[in-house]
Amino acid sequence: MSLRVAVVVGNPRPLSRTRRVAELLVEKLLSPGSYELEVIDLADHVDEIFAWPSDELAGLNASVAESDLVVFASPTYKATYTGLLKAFLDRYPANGLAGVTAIPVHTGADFTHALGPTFTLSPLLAELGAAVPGRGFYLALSQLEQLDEVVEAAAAEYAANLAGLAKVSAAASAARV
Ligand SMILES: Cc1cc2nc3c(=O)[nH]c(=O)nc-3n(C[C@H](O)[C@H](O)[C@H](O)COP(=O)(O)O)c2cc1C
Repeated sequence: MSLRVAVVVGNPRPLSRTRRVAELLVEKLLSPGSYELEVIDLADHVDEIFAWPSDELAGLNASVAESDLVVFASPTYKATYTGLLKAFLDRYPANGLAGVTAIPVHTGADFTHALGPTFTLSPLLAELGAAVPGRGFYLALSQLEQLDEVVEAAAAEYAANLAGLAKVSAAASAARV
């Protein structure tokens, strides 16, 4: 069965470098053909982001919640993720991302806010019930020239973390038979 994967990009500018980084992380982490990818560029949905109710946003929220793996990516704005991404995540009820494995990704001008995805976005994803397999991934714009190597290293780290979790998961499932 194919893995259901989503990339959610919280950049008010469409087709951003942040989006490319998130898509590349998925490409590096998973083997081709093993997954179906949906990319949600929230820049395409700003008109509806504060509309309530909104069938458009409800559909996006549901689709993300039904995914197996989601990369949530944002440029760093004022030391944290964007208000656009927060507005999207605020639309979930408690535990709205239960069952989702979530990877937080920030890009930023330099390394000043490198802990941002780990210290700001990761706790929000955990609060929504998602499982976050390790530290958040941060890419400073100065690393764009080494994008391939940097993202490859991050993907290798997530793959190792996920393999460790899979062992624990198998044992925990066996205990419940
Ligand atoms: C409103 C605003 C606030 C920003 N605040 C920060 C910041 O606090 N720290 C930082 O490293 N970069 C900051 N930046 C720079 C962006 O994070 C950086 O340019 C981003 O990685 C660009 O991503 P993009 O090319 O996908 O738009 C800010 C940019 C904007 C427009």
